[in-house]
This record gives sequence, structure tokens and C-alpha cells, in this order.
Amino acid sequence: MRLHRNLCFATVDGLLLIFNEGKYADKVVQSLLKRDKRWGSRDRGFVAETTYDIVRWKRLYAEIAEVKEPFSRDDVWRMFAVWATLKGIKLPDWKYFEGTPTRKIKGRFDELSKIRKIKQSIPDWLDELGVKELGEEKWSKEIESLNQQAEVILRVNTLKTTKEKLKAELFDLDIETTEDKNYPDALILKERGNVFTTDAFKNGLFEVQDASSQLVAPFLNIQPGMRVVDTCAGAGGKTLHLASIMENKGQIIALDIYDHKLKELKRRAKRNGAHNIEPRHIESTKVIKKLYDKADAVLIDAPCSGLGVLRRNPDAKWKLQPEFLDRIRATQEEILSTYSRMVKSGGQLVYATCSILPSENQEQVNKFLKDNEEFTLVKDKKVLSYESGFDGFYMALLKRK
Ligand SMILES: C[S@@+](CC[C@H](N)C(=O)[O-])C[C@H]1O[C@@H](n2cnc3c(N)ncnc32)[C@H](O)[C@@H]1O
Repeated sequence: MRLHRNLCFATVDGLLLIFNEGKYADKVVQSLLKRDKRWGSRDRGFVAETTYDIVRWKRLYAEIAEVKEPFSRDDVWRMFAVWATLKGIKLPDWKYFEGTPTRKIKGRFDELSKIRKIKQSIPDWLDELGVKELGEEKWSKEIESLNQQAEVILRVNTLKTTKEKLKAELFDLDIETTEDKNYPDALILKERGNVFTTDAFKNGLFEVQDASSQLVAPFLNIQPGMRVVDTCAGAGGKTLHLASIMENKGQIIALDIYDHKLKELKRRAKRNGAHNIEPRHIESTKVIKKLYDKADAVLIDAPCSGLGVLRRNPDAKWKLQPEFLDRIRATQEEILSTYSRMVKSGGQLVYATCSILPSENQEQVNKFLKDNEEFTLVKDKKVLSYESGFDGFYMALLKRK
């Protein structure tokens, strides 16, 4: 691979914004990609993937390069040189790379790789927490898996097409996909690519959604015609899946505390041809109380640490704080206890997170079941990334007597 000056400059500019100014990696990458209209898909891919890679390996690369935060521009170039060296990319004779100690970089990599928190490039507290919650062996495997780059996975919108038809339509555009029998609506891209510019996407034939996330809506066991409440709907990834399963029959009430997310959901629902979704902004507790005992099924896709989706969101490793985790666990407990009251007698509830921590998952459910005897656990599923090959997730199906 040959390094191109303007692409490397863009990457370094982006990294400075992410590392020193706390900007979100996805937003920074989005704006970097608009920088030069002449960039082709390979150039854009380089900028996006290199930025994410260096964010993912920030601690490891900083230790190898012997630089400390806040990083100067030269420091970031040194981290860039570490990235290129470890990838086996030949460094051009630019002044930023003068005197790069290629051999020393490889030696330091081997030496530092013996320490998990540095090898896996995570803060000390996160390594301690992972061990406490999952044990040494599972945590080592899980964090290694969470540091892999995520595949691009589509969920076929069965309201508009079938998997076979969509697969053929994408194939005609040179987008090859594979299937996995455990995820009936998923198509996995063989090569990363921007699928958002295709007509198939614009016409609502699919959404981009990780395979593990695609397990949640079917877990709720719903039928067309039911009344379902999606209590933490956000921009509607799972709401849209619920709508497809329900074949547009029945009612889905989509709640969230952020109206702007529900507005995005509305736009996506229109594109998907999903007509049975009613977004309701939670402005006060009245919105919730009105729904007590009214739902056949309730989905609580709870706010969480997001530790199961680090593949997609590597900068969360640096943004998360232990105090946030304490607050989010309290919110989860509160949400589970309040929103479960929307389930009518004989109805069902799914509590789900994209976390791999038992303290956000089964421990929350166990605590809830202890205090709410009218609910029983039907089943739960702990999806670890190293076992599934996809994001880490948790889901529990409860039934109200
Ligand atoms: C894991 S995200 C949901 C993702 C979404 N279900 C999807 O599949 O795309 C959690 C959502 O909970 C919302 N949220 C946070 N606190 C809430 C609360 N007290 N009540 C309802 N929603 C809340 C957040 O705004 C966020 O959209």
C-alpha cells in the first residue's frame, strides 16, 4: 500500500479532534469524508478505517511511540508511523516520518503485548472491571474480539422485499453478500462498502443492523395485530424490525426521551414502508402512566454502557467513565421497574442491552424478578462477541402472570 499525503493529513487532523477535543469519531469521520470530492471509495475507506484503527489502538500506539496526552500534531504523526509500521506499510520520506525507529517499534510492540490492558488498548479501570465481571479467561477473549473491526451487516426489510431478491439486486451492483442461518434476515457484506448510496437503501429495502441486534425483536415473540410498546426506541433500529415481523398489522408505540431521535425514526419508518408505528415523546410521566396494563408486549432496549458494541464504537473506550456506569445501572433499574407496568396480564417483556457486563444484564433482571413476583423469566441469552463473532448483547424474555 502507498500512503497518499492528503489522506494521511486528513486522518491526522481527524485524530487531533477526537483525541484532544473530545469529538465523536463517527461525526469527525463523516465530516472528513466530505473534504475532497475527488476522493474515490478507496480513499474514503482509507481515511475512515485508519482513523478508527488509531482510535481503537490509541493506548498501545501511544505507549509504543512514547507520547502522552494531550497529543501534539507531531505526537499523532508518531502514532501514525507506529500504525503504518505494524501494518507493514512502507513509510514515505516525509519529514513527519524522519528517524522513525522501525525496529524499536516492533520490539516495543512484542514487549508491551504481554500486558493485556496495553495490548488490548483499554483504560486500567475497564480492564479491572472486565475481570471482576467476567473473570480473567472470558474477559481476555471478549476484549480481544471487541477490538476487531465490525462487519457491515444488513437487515432485509421483509415489508418490501425478500432476502433472495435483495441479494440479487446488490450482486448486480457488485456488492457481494453472505448469509448465516442463525440470522434469518441478515446479509453480511463480503467487503466493506458504502451501501447508503444505493437505490435499494433509498427505497427502504434494508437497514444496516448488526447480527446480534437482529436477535432482539424476534426474542419478543410477537404476532401481527398485537399492541407493542418499544420504550427506548431511539432512532428505531429495533422498532423497524418489530414492524416487519408484525407485517404492518397491529400497533407499535415508540417512546423515547429525545424527540429528535423519534423524528429520525419517523423518517426511517417512511422509507421502510412501516405504517403501524406511533412515536410518542416522553415529555412527562403521564405518557408512561397512560400505557400501564395496556401492552401485549413491551421492549426495553435499555440505555447501557455500550461495551458490547466497541467494534463499531471504539472511541467509547476513552469516553466511558466508571461514574457513568453507576448512573446508567440506576437508570436501568428504574426503567425496568416503571416500564414493566405497561405489560398487561399474560403479556411479555424483553429487557435488552448492548452490554456484556452481568451487572447491567442478568443481575438487573434477577433484582427485578425478586421485587416483582408477578413476572417470571421465560429465557435469556447472553451474547458474547468472541462466541458469536458479532456484537455483544443481552436479552431476557419475561412473562407477566
Ligand atoms: C440502546 S438505545 C436504543 C436503541 C434503539 N432501540 C435502536 O434499536 O436503534 C437506548 C435509548 O434509550 C433512550 N433513553 C434513555 N433514557 C430513557 C428513559 N428514561 N426512557 C426512555 N428512553 C430512554 C435513549 O435516548 C436511547 O435512544
